[in-house]
This record gives sequence, C-alpha cells and structure tokens, in this order.
Amino acid sequence: MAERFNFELKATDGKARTGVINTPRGEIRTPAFMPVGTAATVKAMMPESVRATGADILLGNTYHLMLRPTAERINNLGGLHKFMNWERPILTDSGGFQVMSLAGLRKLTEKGVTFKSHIDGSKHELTPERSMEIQRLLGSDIVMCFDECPALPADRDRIAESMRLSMRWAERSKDAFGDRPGHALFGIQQGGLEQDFREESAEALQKIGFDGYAVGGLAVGEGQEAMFGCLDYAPDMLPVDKPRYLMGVGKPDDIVGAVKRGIDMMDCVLPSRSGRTGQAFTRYGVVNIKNARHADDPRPLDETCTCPACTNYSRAYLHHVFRSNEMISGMLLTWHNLHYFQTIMQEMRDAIAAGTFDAWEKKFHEDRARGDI
Ligand SMILES: CO[C@@H]1O[C@H](CNc2nc3cc4c(=O)[nH]c(N)nc4cc3[nH]2)[C@@H](O)[C@H]1O
Ligand SMILES: [Zn+2]
Repeated sequence: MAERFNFELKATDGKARTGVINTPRGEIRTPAFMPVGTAATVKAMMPESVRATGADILLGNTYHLMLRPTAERINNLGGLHKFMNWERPILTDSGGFQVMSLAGLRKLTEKGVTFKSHIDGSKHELTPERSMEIQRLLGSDIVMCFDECPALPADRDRIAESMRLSMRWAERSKDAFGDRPGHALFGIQQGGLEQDFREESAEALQKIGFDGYAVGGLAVGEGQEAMFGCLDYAPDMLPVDKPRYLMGVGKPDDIVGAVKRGIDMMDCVLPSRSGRTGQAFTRYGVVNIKNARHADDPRPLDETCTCPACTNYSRAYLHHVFRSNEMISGMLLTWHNLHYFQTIMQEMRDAIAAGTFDAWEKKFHEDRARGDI
C-alpha cells in the first residue's frame, strides 16, 4: 500500500494516457470512471457489487452528507469508508456545485455561500475552510477545492469574475487543507468556454500547487460539441504528470472523447440514474427496456456483456420487472450500466497501452451505429 499519493503514467497514445494513481487505500487505474455514491451509497448497489463492476474509486458529496447525516456524525462513527463499507479510495466533491443546483435561498459572497437545505429548509454555510473540514471529517482520500461553477451560457465578465473568485477560494482551500500525507487535494480549473480564462485559471492553480487538477465548469448544458471544443485545449494547460479529472461526465461517447483529449478521471450519475429508469447502455447503443418490443425477447440485454443481468436474465424478464416496478429492476440495470462503463474504461486502458486507441475508438462508434438493438 502506498503511504503517499502518486500518479504513474504508464503509456500514451496520441493525447490519450493510461496509468495508475497509488493511494494508501489502493490503486486507481486510469483512465478511471467513478460511480457516484452521493448520500453514502451508490443507489441500488451493494458496495461489493460496485467493486465487482470494476470500480477502483467512488464519489461522495459534501453537500448531501453535511445536511444528512452530517459530517460530524459520520466522523464519530469512524468515517465515510467504514460508514458505507467501502474501504477503497473515495473522492468527495466540495459542495459548491451542488448548492447552486439543489439548495434554496442561496447568498454568494467573497466568504462563501449561505443556503437553505433542500431537505428541511435549515440554514447552512459553506466556505473553502468549512468544505475542507467536512471532507476531512468524512475521511475523503481525494478532496476537491471549494469553487463556484457558473451556469452556462454566461457573459465573459460573469465567467471571469466567477473564475477569479474560485481561484481565491482555491488558495484558501489549500491553506485550510494543510499537509495530509496519503490524502490529495485537487484544484478545479474554471473559465467557461473562454480559452484565455481557462489559461489564466490553469496558471493560477499551478502557482498554488495541487496533487491533481480537475476541469470544472463543463457538463452544465453546453452540449458535446462545445465541451469537446474546450477539451481540445483545456487539459493541455494542466500539468502533464498529475491526474486530470473531468467533472460530471458523461455519456459513453462523451467519456471516449474526453479520454481521447487527455482526461484521466471522470464521474457521472448517468449510468446509475438511468439504470433506475430502465435505460440500458450497451455496446450497440441505448436500450429502453420498458419498451413493449422487449416483452417476449429471450435474448440478454447485450450478448457481449458478462454482468449478472446479461448472464442470468432475458430482456423479457427485465422488461417485466420494470413494468411491475420491482426493486430488482433498478438493481440489475444499474449493475449492468456500471459494468458496461467499466468495461469500456478497461478496453480503453488496454488500447492506449497497446497503441491501438484509434482503432478501438473506430470500432466503438461502428458498433453503436448498428442500431438493430
Ligand atoms: C450529466 O449529469 C448531470 O449534469 C451534472 C453533471 N455535470 C457536472 N458538471 C460539474 C462541474 C463541477 C464544477 O465545476 N465544480 C465542482 N466542484 N463540481 C462540479 C460537478 C459537476 N457535475 C449532474 O449534476 C447531472 O445533473
Ligand atoms: Zn450486462
């Protein structure tokens, strides 16, 4: 077990990279996809099932856990790993993004954000210092700076002002984080879709110095073309020897495009959230299992998939349990989706190591064009 946190680049293929992040709680193979475990659970999944899909690390949320059951309670009970029975690495988001997307009555000042809980209306405050304290109480292995993520579209002045606030908060986050061997603090690049602001943000973060760097401010409704346009230059502005984490992404083709552009880590609610609604991601495209055409289909969801849903059940069964709103429906489809996302991550890690990423990407898109699913 590594005592400290370090990133080893193993191979590159074009801009795509594969490597390993060594942490005291185990290694993270990159490029890595992190299932989202917002309220101390990856919804509908036991932790051992999450591990069985191939995940090395999962994501938790400062915002949700500070409201319920509170970071202090989790700390008193031994920390988030023990609390949720996941002993491998956990990355926690810092709360600012979730406050802006979930909380009510928000007031943003230089100090931080005050807001009302979306659960019970109680009043709370998040600052860089409080966010660092919460993530420390949780026992998070990878801590995110407290930042502000502006909703797009926004005008340049708004984006610049927000990015510069986030850079001042990054400095305060680093000061409050202190020196914690074996724990990492990641800075978050902001700047919207403005190349000059992205450059200014990357320079500001590197002057402060972080263990990893996230590309923030994306996957906020800008669309894939605009996101890829930004990813054509933003990751290159970040240190080559540190992990690069694209927050909140995404659909399978978003993930492949991000890895192609030099991203090492991603997280998204999509596979779990859509699994609960009956939307299955397969090698050949998306299957909405509630559609009547699956009612008598004896085939598995995806013949190439080795997950429990595809190994032991027919489309007809999955269709039935979704139509009858049985709990097993969300469990099986969430497991399948997370398994599929981890399968493409493993295939990309192998392809980059073999120098065959372009050929792999070509087949990835050809398979999805088949359409007869
Ligand atoms: C596709 O899923 C939908 O879209 C959102 C994912 N998109 C996203 N962009 C993000 C940006 C940031 C950021 O700039 N800073 C911090 N600290 N955290 C972030 C978290 C983010 N998540 C989900 O909420 C979901 O509704
Ligand atoms: Zn499957």
